[in-house]
Amino acid sequence: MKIAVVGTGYVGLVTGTCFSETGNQVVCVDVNEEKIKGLQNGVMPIYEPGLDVLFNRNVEEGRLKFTTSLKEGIEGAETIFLALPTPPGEDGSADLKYILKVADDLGKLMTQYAVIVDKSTVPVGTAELVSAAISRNATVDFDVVSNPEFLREGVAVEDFMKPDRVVVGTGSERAKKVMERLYAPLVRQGNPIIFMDERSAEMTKYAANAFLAMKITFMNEIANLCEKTGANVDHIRRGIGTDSRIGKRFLFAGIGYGGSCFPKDVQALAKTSADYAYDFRLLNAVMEVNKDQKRKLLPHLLAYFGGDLKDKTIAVWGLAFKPYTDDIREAPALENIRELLDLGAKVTAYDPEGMPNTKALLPGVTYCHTAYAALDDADALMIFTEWPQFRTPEFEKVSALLKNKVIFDGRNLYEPEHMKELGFAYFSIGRETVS
Ligand SMILES: NC(=O)c1ccc[n+]([C@@H]2O[C@H](COP(=O)([O-])OP(=O)(O)OC[C@H]3O[C@@H](n4cnc5c(N)ncnc54)[C@H](O)[C@@H]3O)[C@@H](O)[C@H]2O)c1
Ligand SMILES: O=c1ccn([C@@H]2O[C@H](COP(=O)(O)OP(=O)(O)O[C@H]3O[C@H](CO)[C@@H](O)[C@H](O)[C@H]3O)[C@@H](O)[C@H]2O)c(=O)[nH]1
Repeated sequence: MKIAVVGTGYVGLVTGTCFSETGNQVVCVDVNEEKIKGLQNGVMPIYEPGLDVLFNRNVEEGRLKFTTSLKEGIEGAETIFLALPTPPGEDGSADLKYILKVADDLGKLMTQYAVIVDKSTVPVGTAELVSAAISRNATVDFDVVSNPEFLREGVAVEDFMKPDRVVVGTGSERAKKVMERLYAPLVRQGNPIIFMDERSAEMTKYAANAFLAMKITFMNEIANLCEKTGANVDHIRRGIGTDSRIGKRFLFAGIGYGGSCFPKDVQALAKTSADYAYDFRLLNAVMEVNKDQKRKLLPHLLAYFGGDLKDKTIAVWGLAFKPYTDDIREAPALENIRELLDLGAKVTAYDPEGMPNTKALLPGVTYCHTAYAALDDADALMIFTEWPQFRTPEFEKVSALLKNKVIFDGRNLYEPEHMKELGFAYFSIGRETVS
């Protein structure tokens, strides 16, 4: 099948690459000329494990191409995917200007029937708006389908190639057949394609993200209560996660959820609720708790240094919002580093993939080539991302490099008991404090 993917970011590049891997002829379109030039020369704009292998193979075999021209990109395409940004507007609602601009352009440019597939996360009713925008100028038939994407960054290729489910919102039999054909290679193990109406598909995406954000937030609240009561959140997680009704995943307490999706999508769903005069109290609580959770370690750090961080150097391990990505959008590390700098501290930082993006935003930080280099002469270590390499460091080296044997761990990487044995002061989330 000939496919166009409009928007070549995290979702668009993964979508385009994976569909070329299943034999389709794909053209990815983006307005960012530098990005497209790079991709045409084999330069990946993002770090996403495994994507480069698929990318190289499909580019080499001529199934995956890149252009800045929408007209060229959609030529002969049976499906046109929209993988465009939907950032929060000033009032928290998803800003549809990128989607509607492309929809308007498509109406003018389309020369044959195509299924326009919305992969971006968009509020209920967007498929109708996209349809109306295309219709204004279209001279050919088309269908607009909602097909939300559920991939996680860091494991995006695996999530895309083996999705738990594919959700497709459409009332058109013709579009349904096209989508079935396209997704058939990805649902061979019985994972379903779930068809529904467009509005329900759009809402399904927000419901999934809001539910997961709520699940994490619930555990963060339990963790906060554990700290007060002397219980250990790790035990609670195992104790409840083994109940199949609850499930083991997304129960890890920590320094709050971040990333390009949960924060903006919870906010956008709350805005949709408000627009429909529905007070979704649970969502408001999730946002409130997460805001506080991101700053959870700072009071402990301040108290440790007697309320004064001037002339202190704080080493930071982890900048990306999660491991195996270079994405720093809404990463808890950034907010904490800004606060540390405001309080007069110096910051030395290390992240395996997140440093180039962070440098552009926070030039005042000293970026180091290794995790240990960040510790050299620092007064304390703070951890914000659970990169596996941070899990079993050489603690002798850590204590030799740090001025004080103290770790503030936002990802619960170490056992408090072990840290006690090693003589570290250790602050984590929802477990015993070792001081
Ligand atoms: N990142 C994720 O993990 C993820 C997962 C599921 C869903 N989503 C949703 O998918 C959508 C895209 O997210 P993303 O993270 O890939 O965004 P992104 O910012 O990484 O990429 C968007 C791309 O669209 C391009 N673009 C903007 N206007 C354009 C235009 N007129 N024509 C062509 N290209 C244009 C931008 O230059 C950019 O490269 C969002 O709605 C997001 O909520 C994201
Ligand atoms: O038990 C957990 C699991 C995750 N997180 C945090 O939650 C955030 C999001 O993590 P994750 O969901 O793994 O990454 P994303 O790439 O943001 O993926 C989410 O957002 C995407 C964009 O909408 C969806 O497609 C995915 O299904 C959804 O998981 C990160 O800050 C994690 O550190 C926790 O604190 N505890």
